[in-house]
Amino acid sequence: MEAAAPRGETPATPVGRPRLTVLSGPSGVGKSTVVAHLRRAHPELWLSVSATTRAPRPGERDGVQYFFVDDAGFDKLIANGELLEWAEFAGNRYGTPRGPVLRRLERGEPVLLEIDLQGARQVRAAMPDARLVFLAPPSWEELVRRLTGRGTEPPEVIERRLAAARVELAAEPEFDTTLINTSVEHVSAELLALVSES
Ligand SMILES: Nc1nc2c(ncn2[C@@H]2O[C@H](COP(=O)(O)OP(=O)(O)O)[C@@H](O)[C@H]2O)c(=O)[nH]1
Ligand SMILES: Nc1ncnc2c1ncn2[C@@H]1O[C@H](COP(=O)(O)OP(=O)(O)O)[C@@H](O)[C@H]1O
Repeated sequence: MEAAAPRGETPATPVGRPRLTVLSGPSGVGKSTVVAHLRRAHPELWLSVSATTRAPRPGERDGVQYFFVDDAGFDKLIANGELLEWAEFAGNRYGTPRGPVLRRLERGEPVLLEIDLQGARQVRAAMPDARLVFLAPPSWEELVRRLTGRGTEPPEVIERRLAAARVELAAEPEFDTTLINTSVEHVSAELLALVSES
């Protein structure tokens, strides 16, 4: 259900038009896992590939999980106005290339972004039609277990991400919808319904 438009205003999105869906949530909650599961079942669903200054993790490929750029390359993307939004997260910069997102929306195709809280806020400000979805962990303990269990970050990076996670969890009320990632299958199906729905 959509909230009714405030009195005197028309709804921002005409019925039937696909729009932008933003998936956010604390590091380690399972955003990448859920999106990967969804895209295995629905390869036609397009996910924006962000640019980042973070180093690739083992198995990550340039242009697939991210476009991996150095600091100068990221500065250039900002200077040229090529990013729809960008943010610094746990010591690295991440941004959404603007062109591919706008082209798909213009063609009437749904767009999914998996970005952090600061990015979600920028998208909300720039594109009020966007639907903001918060992926929440079943509990704080489970979030710590997942982030630690993934084994991709050293302890000091995990600490930084957990500090950021406390801030992100407090921002949940800003989002349109919350999905609790207890089961990857369930939450992927719920996300698919939101992305496909106008
Ligand atoms: N603002 C913004 N955040 C992003 C973007 N791409 C990824 N992120 C977020 O950056 C954070 C760190 O991502 P990453 O280093 O891949 O770690 P992980 O999410 O813990 O696997 C996550 O919250 C991502 O959602 C982007 O283009 N813009
Ligand atoms: N529903 C779930 N139940 C149990 N473990 C999960 C679930 N979703 C994700 N995980 C695990 O949690 C860890 C973090 O998931 P990941 O997708 O990398 O998180 P994020 O992209 O939000 O940082 C991974 O080891 C992943 O396998």
